[in-house]
Amino acid sequence: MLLLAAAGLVAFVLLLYMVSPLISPKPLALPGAHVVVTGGSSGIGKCIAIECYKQGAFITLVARNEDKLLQAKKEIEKYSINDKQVVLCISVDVSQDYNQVENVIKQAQEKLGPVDMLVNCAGTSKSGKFEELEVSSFEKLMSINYLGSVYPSRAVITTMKERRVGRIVFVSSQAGQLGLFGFTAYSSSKFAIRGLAEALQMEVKPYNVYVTVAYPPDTDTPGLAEENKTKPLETRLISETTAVCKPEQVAKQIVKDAIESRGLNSHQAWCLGLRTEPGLRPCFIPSHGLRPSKQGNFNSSIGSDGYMLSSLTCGMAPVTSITEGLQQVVTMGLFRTIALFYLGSFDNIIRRCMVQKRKPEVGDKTA
Ligand SMILES: NC(=O)C1=CN([C@@H]2O[C@H](COP(=O)(O)OP(=O)(O)OC[C@H]3O[C@@H](n4cnc5c(N)ncnc54)[C@H](OP(=O)(O)O)[C@@H]3O)[C@@H](O)[C@H]2O)C=CC1
Ligand SMILES: CCCCCCCCCCCCCCCC(=O)[C@@H](N)CO
Repeated sequence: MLLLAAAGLVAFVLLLYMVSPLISPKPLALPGAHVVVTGGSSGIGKCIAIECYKQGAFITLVARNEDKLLQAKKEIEKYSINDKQVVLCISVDVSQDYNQVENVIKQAQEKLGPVDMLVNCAGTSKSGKFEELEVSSFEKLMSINYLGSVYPSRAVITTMKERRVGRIVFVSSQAGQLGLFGFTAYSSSKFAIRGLAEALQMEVKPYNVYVTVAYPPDTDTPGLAEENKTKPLETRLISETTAVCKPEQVAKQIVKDAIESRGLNSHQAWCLGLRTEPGLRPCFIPSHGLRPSKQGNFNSSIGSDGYMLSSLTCGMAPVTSITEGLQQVVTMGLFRTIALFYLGSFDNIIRRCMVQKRKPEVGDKTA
């Protein structure tokens, strides 16, 4: 009986894969949408703004430094696809005063209309051993990375719920899926984002508002260059497990996951005898079965390690499509096995670094 069920499951998974995407799915339309990107003046945030602008969106960039904002605005405007598009710059610290954040969001809504998508990308990092990090670093990372995502989201959510339209994207990190040497302050601030996102998604889903959490690996940005200045050797060696990504590539994936689900495509749906509408993809919604859905993905990851990490750490995260759910069920044991080897290799790196550092001391004593 069990064997039969397993064989059935495998056959079903194979079926889903075999009916390959012959007709590519149409993503939700960004043209004319108002997209607010915090941290939009640099790195991943700037690339997300460019990606949305290229697809016809109106952009509000939020960051502190005005020169960097203006510089980014000029760069983004090069990609306009029509002469109505606007890039608005707002200088504010997203982590300090909620009322201030709410006011600037109001200003942006007055100029460019209600926010259709908010991307919380403002963030910073600081690595170092637990006892060597300043206590203030813990406060700073928590306030920028966590509260800096709470405030803008809190400022847009009511209108999104009223309009029954909206996407909120949170940018966590692979270091928000596993705790790593040197990231006691950073990892915890990025884990916090996931808790926020899961709880919020459960609240706003009935209002047709969808949440996406992105977990990028090391990405080549000014932020990473800054972080590398103080990175402990152990953290650097462990991080090298995954390749450094280009911010353009990371941004593309995040925008794609935020607007378009990885549910069944129209060909797969046709094979199962389901009707589809343009831009709507049938997704498995546990309480409703298979039905058309235009939601994005809750999870956004990049590369094979990103995929494995997300599958392995899915926990009680909402599931977006039947394919995603089945993949998680089937791969969990295998990925945990692979993870055990990674964990062993991380312990080895840390032990080797410790031995290396001890060597001169031993020499001193014998001399
Ligand atoms: N690069 C990487 O390797 C990875 C990055 N991430 C995350 O992605 C996000 C972007 O990273 P990255 O592109 O590297 O960062 P950058 O340092 O290149 O850019 C950070 C952006 O956030 C803005 N910002 C920082 N603090 C505040 C604040 N208090 N209020 C408003 N804006 C602020 C900055 O502008 P200004 O300073 O002018 O305010 C800038 O626009 C971060 O959340 C980061 O943790 C996740 C995984 C990997
Ligand atoms: C099946 C299990 C697979 C396990 C793969 C594990 C890979 C771990 C590598 C972690 C790299 C951490 C990147 C953090 C990037 C970041 O957020 C900062 N650079 C921000 O500046």
